[in-house]
Amino acid sequence: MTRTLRTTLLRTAAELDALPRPAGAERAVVMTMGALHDGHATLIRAAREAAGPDGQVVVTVFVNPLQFGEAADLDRYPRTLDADLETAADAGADAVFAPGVDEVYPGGEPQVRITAGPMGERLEGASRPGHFDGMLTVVAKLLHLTRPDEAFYGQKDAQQLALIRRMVRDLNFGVRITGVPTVRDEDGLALSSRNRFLSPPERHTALALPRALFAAQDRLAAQQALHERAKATAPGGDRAAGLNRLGEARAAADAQAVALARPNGAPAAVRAAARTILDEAAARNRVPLVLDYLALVDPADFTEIPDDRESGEAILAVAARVGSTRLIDNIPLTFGALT
Ligand SMILES: Nc1ncnc2c1ncn2[C@@H]1O[C@H](COP(=O)(O)OP(=O)(O)OP(=O)(O)O)[C@@H](O)[C@H]1O
Ligand SMILES: CC(C)(CO)[C@@H](O)C(=O)[O-]
Ligand code: BAL
Repeated sequence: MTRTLRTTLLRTAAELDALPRPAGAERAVVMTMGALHDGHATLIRAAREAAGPDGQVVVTVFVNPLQFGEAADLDRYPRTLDADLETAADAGADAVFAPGVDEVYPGGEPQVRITAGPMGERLEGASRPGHFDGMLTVVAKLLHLTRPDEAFYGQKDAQQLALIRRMVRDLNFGVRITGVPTVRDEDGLALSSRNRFLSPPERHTALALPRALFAAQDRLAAQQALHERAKATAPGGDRAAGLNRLGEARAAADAQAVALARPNGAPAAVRAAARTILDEAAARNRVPLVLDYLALVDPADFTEIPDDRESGEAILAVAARVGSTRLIDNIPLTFGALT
């Protein structure tokens, strides 16, 4: 059966300008580099939901040379426009803007660019110098070209999302930025266009990334539960749980174990839980994992969380090479959630 494509393909800024804006409703934009997967489709569905039936969803597909460091990474980046149009249509996009490089940069590389600032030099910025300046420059251009009311980005690229929020705030872009939680495969691996480069043994190694993040999340939850129990059984503490003597003895032993396990507090324990799994994948796997960074950071500016931090939001972020493929992943964590 032939399927009718409900999505309009726009190749030039002029075609995009000619796209009528929805009357009395909003335009939502999802920016991508193509090779669309279910992570992108989830962003598009979120945009569709937010814009409503009378609103408009525009997906951009553009592999931005400005944000690539290694030429080889740019050259081998997958380009699958026909399939992308179908995925975008199925997820509810009204239009796909897929310009060529000359359309976005008609005068060659732009001389005036956005500078990401200190947050752009940490983690991904340190590993991929210039990446975030290039990313923000094209995001700024695409925001000006598409002029959305709201734009959607994935939390998988957490530092990118934080920088886009920061740029929009610092430079008064007048657009709402919405983050969408990371979509994972059944085995836990975060969906990414670059996953297609992984051989089966490489994929096995890559699974250490989500396993490390979830182990850290479990460690934090266990510590917080023990901390609560220790508080409830402390002399003069909250005894509402009505623990019997055996329970109290166990809680006291647990509390002691926690104190021993976290000489520097919960942040150190969280890092250590993730680190153990990553180190194992580096030492034991047929295809070794080569760790780039593991960092527990403040979501506002991506600075390292100090070891004595007891409460607040954090992001545990990881980047590693598996074979010739570089992967990133992260998980949001809340410290002191139960206290
Ligand atoms: N698994 C995912 N879950 C949620 N959002 C995602 C996921 N993967 C990508 N995105 C988001 O989709 C948008 C476009 O990302 P992009 O086209 O770079 O895809 P990608 O799969 O991250 O590719 P790659 O990792 O190879 O760069 C970004 O906002 C990104 O954060
Ligand atoms: C935001 C973006 C489309 C800019 O090229 C890209 O960095 C991406 O796909 O995440
Ligand atoms: N997904 C973020 C874009 C990049 O890796 O260049």
